[in-house]
Amino acid sequence: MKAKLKAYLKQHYADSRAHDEAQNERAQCWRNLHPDSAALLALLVRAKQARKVLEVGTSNGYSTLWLADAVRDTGGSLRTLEIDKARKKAAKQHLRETKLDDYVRMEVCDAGEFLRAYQKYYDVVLLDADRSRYADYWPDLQRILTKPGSLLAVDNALSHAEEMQEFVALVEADKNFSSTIVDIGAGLLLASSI
Ligand SMILES: C[S@@+](CC[C@H](N)C(=O)[O-])C[C@H]1O[C@@H](n2cnc3c(N)ncnc32)[C@H](O)[C@@H]1O
Repeated sequence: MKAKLKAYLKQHYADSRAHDEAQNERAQCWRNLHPDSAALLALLVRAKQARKVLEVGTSNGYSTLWLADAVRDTGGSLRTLEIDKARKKAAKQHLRETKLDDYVRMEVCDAGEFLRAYQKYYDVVLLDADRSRYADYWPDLQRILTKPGSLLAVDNALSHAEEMQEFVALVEADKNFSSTIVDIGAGLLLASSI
């Protein structure tokens, strides 16, 4: 990663943290992925040479920037889903400022509806949105990640272990996936199709 982008990401994360700490309502927070988790994901995208990457939960685009930089290197592209139009706008601004917007297709939509309708595949999917819906997403994720070696990453596996319990159990019970929870940031569930 170029030093200029590294510095931009550092400032982006610091600004978001300051913003979040000043909010009374959780829904107003940006809730960015931890930098260590974002760095690991970007590394995995590069290691896999993943070309088709999907992010569920754009917020103000912190993880989006990391993933966009990685797909620029692999010759791929990133699609990112966000239910809140204003958040997409904030993320778009960051993508423009870092000249990463050419690598990203942004959509304002409900992730559940998108996943249900999507009939192709992704190499890597990051889930970082509404945890209460993840178990419902699983049948669609199984189909979308059907190619062997496809990777699913889900944030908050440790910070919100109870909320994630049902979803983690579904993934762990699936013989077509190999999974582990990595103690990094808020805890990343990683699952790879076999
Ligand atoms: C934890 S934040 C994502 C943080 C982002 N990945 C980052 O690192 O900057 C979760 C985001 O998911 C969005 N979201 C929640 N439910 C959603 C849904 N059903 N479909 C799409 N986006 C959703 C929220 O509006 C919020 O911006």
